[in-house]
Amino acid sequence: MSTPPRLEVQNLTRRFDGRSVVDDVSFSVLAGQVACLLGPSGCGKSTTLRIVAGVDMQDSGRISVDGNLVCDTVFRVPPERRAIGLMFQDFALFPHLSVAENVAFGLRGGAQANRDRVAELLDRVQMGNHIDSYPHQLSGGEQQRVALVRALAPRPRVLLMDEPFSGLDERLRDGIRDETLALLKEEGTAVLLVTHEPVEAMRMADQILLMRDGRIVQQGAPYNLYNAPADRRVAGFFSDLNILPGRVKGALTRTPFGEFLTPGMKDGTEVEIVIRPQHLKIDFDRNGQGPAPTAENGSAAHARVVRARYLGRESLVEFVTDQDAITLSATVPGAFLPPAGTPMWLMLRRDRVFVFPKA
Ligand SMILES: Nc1ncnc2c1ncn2[C@@H]1O[C@H](COP(=O)(O)OP(=O)(O)OP(=O)(O)O)[C@@H](O)[C@H]1O
Repeated sequence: MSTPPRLEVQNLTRRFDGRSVVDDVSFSVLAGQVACLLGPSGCGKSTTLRIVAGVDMQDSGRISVDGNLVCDTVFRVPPERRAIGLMFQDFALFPHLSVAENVAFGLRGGAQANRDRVAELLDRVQMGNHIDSYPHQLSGGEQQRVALVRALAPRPRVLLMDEPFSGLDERLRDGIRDETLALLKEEGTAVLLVTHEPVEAMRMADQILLMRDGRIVQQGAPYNLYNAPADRRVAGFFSDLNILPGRVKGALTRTPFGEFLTPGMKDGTEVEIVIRPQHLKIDFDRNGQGPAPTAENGSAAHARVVRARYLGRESLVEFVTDQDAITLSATVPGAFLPPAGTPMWLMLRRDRVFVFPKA
């Protein structure tokens, strides 16, 4: 028999005032995996997390840990007996307890074993020399590390994290995220992390659960969501987009960049042909001549520069096409700042184009 997932959530629904803020949500997380509930503010991420933690109750659906029922609408294991650890945004440490006492707080077991566990974890996050410090003597990043090891100390089967890095200085975040991830992987805990930041989810997650209006609209590895988004809004959640509007005729949609296949879509369907700014190619105009069409890039469209801005690592150049006057942005590595009005040719990487019915 195959091992059940560490955390399994089935058909979870939660209504407030008749409105489903969590709507038939199902997913599972394996031991040692990090799953990120990702979505805009108010989409139901925290409510989902609170139900898994046991501090809120669902209207329907069930939650299991290692194949054992933790709660449905009749049966309910109390929060403290779920072997589920919590690390929330304002990871409040107990101000009157030392670092070691904070980390040992949730530990049962023998005094020596507890001391060993506390020391091992604090060493692991380079906080061994702060063992007798008090929270007010620590920086934000140091407090965050103590909060993390406090949550991990009792070896929870599942760790729930709600925007755990949001209070930290931007420059500290990447390092602390990577450190946290390494420790979580070592401990083999299943992690459910809530975030509204796509970059954080891409960096941390084995699996992203993308939520919108209480539902999971797409779940999978970061690579799959980025490269095979379910709809235009999923694609747009991860980066800026260029959109070419069009209408299907004979399974094709005509654009200034030639025709795109739109199989299975009825004549007259309005579509959006979507491409990220980094997948737009630029070529110079040679007396009105542009590059020849290729299978990789299709036909080139003539356009003029509207404005160009230098962003440090790259430049962002905005164009408007001659045909249909479509505004498009391209990112170009380094400094590329052609003056407004410069004629140029644009091409789209055909393998990077998504075609969606108009939302
Ligand atoms: N106790 C409650 N009573 C009524 N409505 C609630 C309650 N808790 C949450 N909601 C509503 O449910 C919706 C989802 O809230 P939730 O906190 O789960 O969203 P979220 O995705 O975590 O957003 P954020 O990132 O802003 O925390 C929101 O519209 C919120 O106002």
